[in-house]
Amino acid sequence: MAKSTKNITVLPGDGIGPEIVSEAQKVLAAVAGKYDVEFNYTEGLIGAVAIDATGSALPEDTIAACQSADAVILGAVGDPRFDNDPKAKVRPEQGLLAIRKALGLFCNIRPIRTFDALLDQAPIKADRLQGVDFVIYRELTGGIYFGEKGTIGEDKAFDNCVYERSEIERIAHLAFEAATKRCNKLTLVDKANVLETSRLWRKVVQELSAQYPSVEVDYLFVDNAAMQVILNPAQFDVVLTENMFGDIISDEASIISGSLGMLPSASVGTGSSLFEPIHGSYPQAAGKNIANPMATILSVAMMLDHLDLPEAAKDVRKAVDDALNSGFATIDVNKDEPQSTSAVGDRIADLISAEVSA
Ligand SMILES: NC(=O)c1ccc[n+]([C@@H]2O[C@H](COP(=O)([O-])OP(=O)(O)OC[C@H]3O[C@@H](n4cnc5c(N)ncnc54)[C@H](O)[C@@H]3O)[C@@H](O)[C@H]2O)c1
Ligand SMILES: CC(C)[C@H](C(=O)O)[C@@H](O)C(=O)O
Ligand SMILES: [Mg+2]
Repeated sequence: MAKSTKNITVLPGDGIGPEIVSEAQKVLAAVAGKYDVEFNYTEGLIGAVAIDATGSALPEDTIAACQSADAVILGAVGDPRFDNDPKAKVRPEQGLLAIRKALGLFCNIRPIRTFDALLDQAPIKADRLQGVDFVIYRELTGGIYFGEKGTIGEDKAFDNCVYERSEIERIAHLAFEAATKRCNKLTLVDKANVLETSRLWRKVVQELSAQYPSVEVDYLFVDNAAMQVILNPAQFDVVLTENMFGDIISDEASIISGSLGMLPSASVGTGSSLFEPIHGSYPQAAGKNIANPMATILSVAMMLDHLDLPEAAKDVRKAVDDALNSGFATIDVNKDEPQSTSAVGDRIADLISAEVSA
């Protein structure tokens, strides 16, 4: 049977981005060796590398390559040259926000789970982590990230937070549907005691809940949610929240999994879907072959599900678990016998090809 071809646009980006993305591609090569699929890659520029090469954080040809792809894999963007220059006119992160907007990626899905091999070394007591498995539905193309912003003179600045009903409804439907396929619980995280936008979120979610009678809905203020994520993470099933709260709560939740280097994400919406780790460009590790590639590899597993290759996705997740269980991991999750980024990628690829036993 002829192999089906998936056209993947790859945006390695900055810092550790190229290193972790090439490990994800190594894993995809193992998948292609085992299943009736081949991956055809187009590489694009985004972030600081794009600014250096073209002056823009998201060149037009990158947008076009993403729009025509079956899926997009992104490493990370960001560079200390820009982080430490508050006056910079063009910033790498603008490229990321712009590609999310250009592809209509209004829903960012960030699964939070534990890994058996990492339970004992987490800063949270292992008994609190038993059975933790939830997913954050983060709104990705609205709110304070995309509202009007500016400066007034030298010493005043503003960022407006705006949400429309339609922006809330479309992600809320996806979150409710996810809850019906999971444990039928949805928690809206907001700041409705202070913010008008949060009160709109609460009103819309309350109204929509009538369409999903099996789903139990509860509401948490974000400050309390930040504590509950650490205190009692097993209470969550689907967490629905706006753009900035989702950004913050998900980095916090990485403590549950063991490292920021373990958390994948999928961004979906009206155009091509995009798969990226939730972490950034970790510039301190760039070029050192020490960053954890598992978040990107697990993002690729989400991509395989999206491409209707669920068995391959399962293989990738199992290979990650097997690598962890045999102590084969980078320094963030294995201080005693750390392996390099590329060695971890090799191991996971070999486990998929079944060239090594777990
Ligand atoms: N999606 C993205 O591209 C994205 C996300 C967050 C931050 N950023 C950008 O990245 C740059 C650095 O930001 P930051 O330091 O706040 O966040 P970061 O996520 O890059 O790193 C924070 C810390 O998390 C750990 N970490 C992150 N990724 C890891 C990995 N793969 N393996 C092991 N440990 C890992 C490290 O301890 C690191 O010091 C900034 O320019 C920022 O704007 C980009
Ligand atoms: C780099 C930044 C724009 C981005 C965000 O805040 O969305 C990042 O933190 C993320 O979580 O993907
Ligand atoms: Mg973030």
